[in-house]
Amino acid sequence: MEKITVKKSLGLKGNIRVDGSKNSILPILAATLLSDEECIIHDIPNLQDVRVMCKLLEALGVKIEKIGKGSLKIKAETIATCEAPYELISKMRASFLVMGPLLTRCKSAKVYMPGGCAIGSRPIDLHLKGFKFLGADIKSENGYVNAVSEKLIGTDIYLDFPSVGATENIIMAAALAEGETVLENAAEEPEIVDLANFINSMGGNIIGAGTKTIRIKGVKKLHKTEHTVIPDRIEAGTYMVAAAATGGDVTIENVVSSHLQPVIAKLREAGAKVEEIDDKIRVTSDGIVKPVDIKTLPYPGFPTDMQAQFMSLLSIAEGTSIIHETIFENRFMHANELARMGVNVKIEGSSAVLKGNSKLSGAKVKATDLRAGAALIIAGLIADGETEITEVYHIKRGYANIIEKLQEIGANIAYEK
Ligand SMILES: CC(=O)N[C@H]1[C@@H](OP(=O)(O)OP(=O)(O)OC[C@H]2O[C@@H](n3ccc(=O)[nH]c3=O)[C@H](O)[C@@H]2O)O[C@H](CO)[C@@H](O)[C@@H]1O
Ligand SMILES: C=C(OP(=O)(O)O)C(=O)O
Repeated sequence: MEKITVKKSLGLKGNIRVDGSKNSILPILAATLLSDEECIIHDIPNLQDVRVMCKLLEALGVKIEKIGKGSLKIKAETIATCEAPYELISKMRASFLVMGPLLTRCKSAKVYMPGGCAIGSRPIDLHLKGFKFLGADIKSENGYVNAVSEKLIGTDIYLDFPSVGATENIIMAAALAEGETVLENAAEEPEIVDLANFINSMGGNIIGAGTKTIRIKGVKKLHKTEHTVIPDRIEAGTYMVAAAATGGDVTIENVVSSHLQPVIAKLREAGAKVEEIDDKIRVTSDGIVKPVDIKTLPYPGFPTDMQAQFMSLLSIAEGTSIIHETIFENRFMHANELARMGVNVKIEGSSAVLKGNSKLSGAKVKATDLRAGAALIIAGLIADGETEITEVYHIKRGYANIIEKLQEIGANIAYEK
């Protein structure tokens, strides 16, 4: 059985380079459907999710060619089918992001409903509300969402919650619509800005990405482009937490520190020294962790995708920390696994209470989702003995070469098939 084994590895030391952002490349890959011309994209992380999205694009008739390490040439000259198959959509939620581009380019789209996952039910009502406002006729039957529209027409859309995926899907649908769409209460994540920059580099007209109000003026056609994906702030944050938890001295390269302000602030509160040096962040720590309270929020608040990793760190804090999860209703699955390793954690509704001062010991645990897997690796680095993590396919979704990167800075970690 595939597994990752981790042994106690205090004092991680060295440099780690972060790859391009998973949550940027996935919508950007979907956005290549908007043009019949060639898109060259660089710094694409070597991840399972990226492979699934590429397979999905190919199933729709898109030509993809590898043109070097981390670079792809993608051309959606013709779209063979506007139906996104169950087998691929069901593998990854983000594949629903092809709906907006397909609808606007092909006038119709049939995409399998992505359904929930380990962290919550994750409905798509806000995506569909946006498409409806733009003029699409939406029907849900046999597990599929069927959307048809002869012409999408720009309009004002208010999102009840600043959903990242809905913001992205609506931006893409509106990019080729007639007239202007004003999206209010939009998500402000850096990945939204990257997507808007990508579309604008193809001749799109999107302003305000990164703020709550995004204005998308539809254009008739989008042309070829070349784009480099922004660095993955969650991958960076994960290694920063690993450095702090192990009392290490690690410099993370290829980061945009402004994307990481809540993570930097919370690490400093927890007692780590964090230096921002151009496109690098150096984290040093003496291994003494102060208790910290955390509340996950939409960007620029503390990211839910960093919550699990902080749970491992705060388990050894000198006192009680409270983590309040406000984005997903079921994102504490890692708490049970961490408890097997000796973490003193109690879940009370949407909060996790960590007593701190836990004495961690290695155990057999399961990665219940991507960031839960990262949290277990961090816990394994500070636990006595050996930790054995299974269901590692979750980790492969979002961390390229995590074993090699951690080994480079002194971690005793291995992958076994
Ligand atoms: C591929 C990608 O970029 N994934 C990220 C994206 O996921 P994703 O785009 O799925 O996250 P959303 O921002 O859409 O979801 C946030 C909350 O809104 C709810 N919601 C969302 C859409 C909708 O139509 N209706 C609705 O109720 C969700 O159930 C969830 O509770 O943002 C999340 C929140 O930062 C991150 O954790 C994920 O890593
Ligand atoms: C929840 C995540 O991803 P996804 O939205 O792709 O499930 C994540 O990256 O932590």
